[in-house]
Amino acid sequence: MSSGTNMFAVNAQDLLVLCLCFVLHVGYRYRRKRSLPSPPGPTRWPIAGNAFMMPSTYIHVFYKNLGAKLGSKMVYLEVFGNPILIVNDLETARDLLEKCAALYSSRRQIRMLTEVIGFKALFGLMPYADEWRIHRRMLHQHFSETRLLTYSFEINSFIGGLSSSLTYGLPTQRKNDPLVRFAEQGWLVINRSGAPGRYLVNILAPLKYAPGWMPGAGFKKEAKEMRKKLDRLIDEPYEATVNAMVRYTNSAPLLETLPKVYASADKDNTQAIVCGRNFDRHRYDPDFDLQARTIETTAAATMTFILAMVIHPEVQMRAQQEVDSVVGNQRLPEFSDIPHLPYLSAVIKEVLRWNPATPLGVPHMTSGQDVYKGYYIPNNCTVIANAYAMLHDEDVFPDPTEFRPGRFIGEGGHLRQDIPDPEFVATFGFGRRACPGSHLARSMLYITAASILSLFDISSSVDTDGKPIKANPRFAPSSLVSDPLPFPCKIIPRSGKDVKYLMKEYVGAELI
Ligand code: HEM
Repeated sequence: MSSGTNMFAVNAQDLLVLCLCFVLHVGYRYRRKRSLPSPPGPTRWPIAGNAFMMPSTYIHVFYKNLGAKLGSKMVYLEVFGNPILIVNDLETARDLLEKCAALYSSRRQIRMLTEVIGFKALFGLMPYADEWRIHRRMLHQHFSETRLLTYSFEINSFIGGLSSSLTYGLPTQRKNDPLVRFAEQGWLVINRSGAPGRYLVNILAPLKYAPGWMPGAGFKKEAKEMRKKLDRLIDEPYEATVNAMVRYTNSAPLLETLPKVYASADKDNTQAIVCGRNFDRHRYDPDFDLQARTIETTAAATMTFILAMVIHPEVQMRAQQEVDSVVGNQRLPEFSDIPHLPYLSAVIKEVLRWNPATPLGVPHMTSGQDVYKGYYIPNNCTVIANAYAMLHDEDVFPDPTEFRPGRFIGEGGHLRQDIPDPEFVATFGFGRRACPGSHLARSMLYITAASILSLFDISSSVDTDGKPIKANPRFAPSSLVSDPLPFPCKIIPRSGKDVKYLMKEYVGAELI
């Protein structure tokens, strides 16, 4: 009896200490929070915070203007209790996302996608933990600068497909390829499930428990449809790839290296070690993630290049002259030509700056609280590096909405070293989550642009009276990727070039 009382006394003491700790902890957090201000931000409503002021289109422009209005490069917002920090300048982005990477490298989960649809397989959205680290190491090996040369065949076939499609408006074989279709459609589902303001469940967690029949829970039915679509889209190319691996045992695509990696990451997945193929495809599909990214982002940058050439024939002519002087008429551009093409380099930098393919990057999330320049930054805070604002900073890039490659050229025609270079800054993100495909993307962009300039003339379409139709630069209003909206243009093989021969000989594409 007495020992029972003692035990109770001990437990009560423990409980008291625990309560005290909790109160102190909460008190400390609140004290710290109260004593340190949040970064500047607009006035917040109770509960909803800043939810009602968020636009659904051109949100990167809104964030940039909001920062200018508040006179701050950092903007702090809250949406239904979720903290969001917008970073509009390079210095802050580097201080937080690079120098304090251990704290700023996680990702917020899209609840509609991961918890309602049940799709947790996207590498780019994985939390900052061991599983992400293992994949990241593997991606680095696969897409390192030194391995780029081994991709020249794939890049050539990409140029072949693009060029014949551009010239003849024909759907190329790749366009009907189930793998490409899969990546495009899957990306649409993800874009939709994460679109700001589209699904309330992304903001209000308890909604995920709402029964499907409840008014307002229509998103559950949608989620079922989306899941079915994703399952089908994953199964088809997965099976095709596994079959191909079985047939061509010499090939070593990225998929093949995964089972072993999983085995070391996940003890339950031991089946993967044994048969080497039968791994759980719904955990992570690298092919999907990478294809979707490659297609969407690189295509946006390539189309921005073509748009710029339509609007600025003088830039096109100068770049063509440079490419011709280095490459000549008898072959197509190669990787080794790139260092000898400084004007083309300025054009590519301006393409990436003028319309950053992912204007808001992919948001990071803090995995602990922090204090920066006297401001309190909470745990689980979404941190958005606004690449658009950084690359449209009037102090660094005057008249930022103008397409002017000359801004990157200094005295003696050399590339300037004194301004941020969009090939290496902001465009591909920051810190440990920065884009692992940036070397590949830049190389593809260079070779594609040089090849198009070498083979084709790009100009405005003409109306029935033969007058040029002006192409207006307009970009997708509400998507993660800033695609140029359709614009009229004419692309014809250049006179004085044996385009058929060059395409066949160097790209392996048969032009009819
Ligand atoms: C012009 C083309 C591209 C642009 C502008 C671009 C941009 C970006 C950006 C801004 C991020 C987020 C970085 C951050 O969180 O700080 C990212 C992540 C990522 N990109 Fe790219 N990207 C491009 C092409 C590619 C290509 C070709 C691949 C595949 C080979 C790729 C694979 C990825 C992956 C896997 C991630 C997620 C990384 C992680 O979360 O750890 N990207 N990209």
